[in-house]
Amino acid sequence: MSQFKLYTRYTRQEWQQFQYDGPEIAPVQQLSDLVSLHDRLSQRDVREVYAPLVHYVDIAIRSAKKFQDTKDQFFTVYPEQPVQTPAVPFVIGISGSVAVGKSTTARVLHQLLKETYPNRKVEMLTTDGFLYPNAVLEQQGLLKRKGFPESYDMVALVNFMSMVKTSRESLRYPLYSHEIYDVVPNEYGIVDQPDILIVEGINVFQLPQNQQLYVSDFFDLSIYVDAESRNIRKWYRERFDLHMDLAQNDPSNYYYEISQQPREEAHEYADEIWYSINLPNLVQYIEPTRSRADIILHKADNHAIDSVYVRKY
Ligand SMILES: Nc1ncnc2c1ncn2[C@@H]1O[C@H](COP(=O)(O)OP(=O)(O)O)[C@@H](O)[C@H]1O
Ligand SMILES: CC(C)(COP(=O)(O)O)[C@@H](O)C(=O)NCCC(=O)O
Repeated sequence: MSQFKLYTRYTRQEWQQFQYDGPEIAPVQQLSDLVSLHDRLSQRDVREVYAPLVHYVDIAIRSAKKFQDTKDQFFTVYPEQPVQTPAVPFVIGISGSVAVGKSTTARVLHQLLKETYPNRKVEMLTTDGFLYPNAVLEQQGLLKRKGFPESYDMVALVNFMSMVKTSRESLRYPLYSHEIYDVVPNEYGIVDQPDILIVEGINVFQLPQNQQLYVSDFFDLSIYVDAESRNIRKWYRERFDLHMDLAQNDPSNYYYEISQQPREEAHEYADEIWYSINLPNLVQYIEPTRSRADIILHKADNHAIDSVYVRKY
């Protein structure tokens, strides 16, 4: 594919040997706790793929800091009044299809960065909370377009990202719950001046029309999680199963009703949503943003990352 000409592709074997002569990566012993949180994530993935990725993030952070210091020196006219731009969060954007594993990737990276650099404050959020609430989507005939660009309040998201970079205060952002399949009323997450912020969402590399700023303008590093759509469909269905297991005895859960049906029917329903909503969204709006990423993590059918693309230019 021609867009891949912009990237150097590393096989997993090549990628795993990259080590940076800097702070130590968290010892494997500690990582095993992390892996048990995400039972099917292989310890090998953490060691072979995420450890070099954490080092790469560290290089990017140090380079950004050096560039800022050099710019400050450049703009200093009176040495007794040195320009000192305040430190701002280093923002990592993660995108990819619904159910490709963005939030799992974000959680693992979050945990590893926290453990490896205990002096850095690392936070993460998902942009799902910036979806319009179901009531609004319904009113506008957009319920079947959930996840498409028009279903997000992109202005609010861009304003929020701008505040992340410019404000010196803690900021709140809206939360989404898969259990109620809606934005959670009156509940918020907090971003409290982190050193590193991971922002994960299907829409974060998109360029909405009629806006002067894009979400990705605020990213210092961007990662796209990629996989063949037939695999993602399978993972979507598996996650659907998990949602149904959780909902089985909970009538307040969005998936309760479908969880009472035979699994075959539920799978048909999941497939219908996949083919009518999430796959078209992937093909039309998400995948075309892939080449904006600095790094593409490609996953094979068992979730293992088999190659890593790093943007050259
Ligand atoms: N590395 C992984 N190993 C095993 N399962 C994974 C991995 N990454 C994601 N999954 C599973 O795949 C499904 C989709 O992942 P999730 O992180 O929820 O995707 P997204 O945030 O992109 O929608 C979930 O059921 C999750 O448990
Ligand atoms: C809320 C979402 C757009 C978020 O994407 P995700 O975090 O799952 O990648 C998605 O989970 C979703 O609900 N899509 C609409 C179609 C569906 O019910 O799957």
